[in-house]
Amino acid sequence: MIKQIYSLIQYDESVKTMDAGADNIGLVPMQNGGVPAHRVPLDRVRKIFDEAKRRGVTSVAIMLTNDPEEMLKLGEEIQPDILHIAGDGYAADETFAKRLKDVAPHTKLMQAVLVDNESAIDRAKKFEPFVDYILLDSGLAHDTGIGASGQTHDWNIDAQIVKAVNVPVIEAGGLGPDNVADAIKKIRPYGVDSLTKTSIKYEGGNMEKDIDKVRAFCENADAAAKELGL
Ligand SMILES: O=C(O)c1ccccc1NCC(=O)[C@H](O)[C@H](O)COP(=O)(O)O
Repeated sequence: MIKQIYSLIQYDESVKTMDAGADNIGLVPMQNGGVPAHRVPLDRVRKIFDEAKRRGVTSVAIMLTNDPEEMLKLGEEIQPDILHIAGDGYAADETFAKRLKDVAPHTKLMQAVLVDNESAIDRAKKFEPFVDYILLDSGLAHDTGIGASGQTHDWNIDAQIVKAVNVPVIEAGGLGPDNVADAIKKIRPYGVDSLTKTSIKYEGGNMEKDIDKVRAFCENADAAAKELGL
C-alpha cells in the first residue's frame, strides 16, 4: 500500500515524514496557483527531492497552476518522479502527456479527479489511456484546486472507479489515522493520501506535518493492507 503524504514545505519535516513511513512525498513547487504559504522555492524542492531519491522515496510535484506551459516548465526544471495535476481549471490530455514525456522522460503523470457524483466514473475513465495514476479527491478547496479540503466523499463511487479503470488509483480526501483503514477496506486502492489530518495548521495558511500522525497513518494503512492481503 503506497502512503502518499502532502504538502511538505520544509526540508527537516520532509526527512521526518520519510522516516515515519511515507512512500510518496508531495509538495507545491513555487508557481502561480495554490495556497501561497504552501509554495516551496525551487532550490529547496531540489534538496528535498534529492534526499527522497537517495532513500528510494517517490517525489511528487503538485500542480495548482491552471497553465499547462508552466506545468511543463516546472516538470522540465525539477524532473520529479510524478507530476500531479490538482488544479480545477486544467486537466491533462493526450497532447500534454506526450509533451511531458518529451521534457521529463522519467516523470509519471497523475491526474486528480473530483469525486462529486457518479459522473466521476466516466471522467476517470477518460484519463485512463494516457495517465499513469488517478487520484480521487474531495473538493473544491476554498482557495484553489481539487483537494486539501480535509473532507471525505462518497467512497462507493471510488470503489466503482477502482474496478472500472486499469490504472493505479490513489485515494485522497479527508483521510487520517482514524479512517484510513476503513477507506482501504471499502475502496481497495493502490495508495492512500493525506494532507489535512496529518498536519498542524496555523494562521495564514502556514502548516507543518504532525509526525506522530504521519506515522500512525502509515502504520494503520499498512496493517489494513496486510489484513486484506493487498
Ligand atoms: O497540497 C496542497 O497544498 C494543495 C492545495 C490546494 C489544493 C490541493 C492541494 N493538494 C492536493 C492533494 O492531493 C491533497 O493531499 C489531497 O487533496 C488530500 O487533502 P486532505 O483532504 O486535506 O487530506
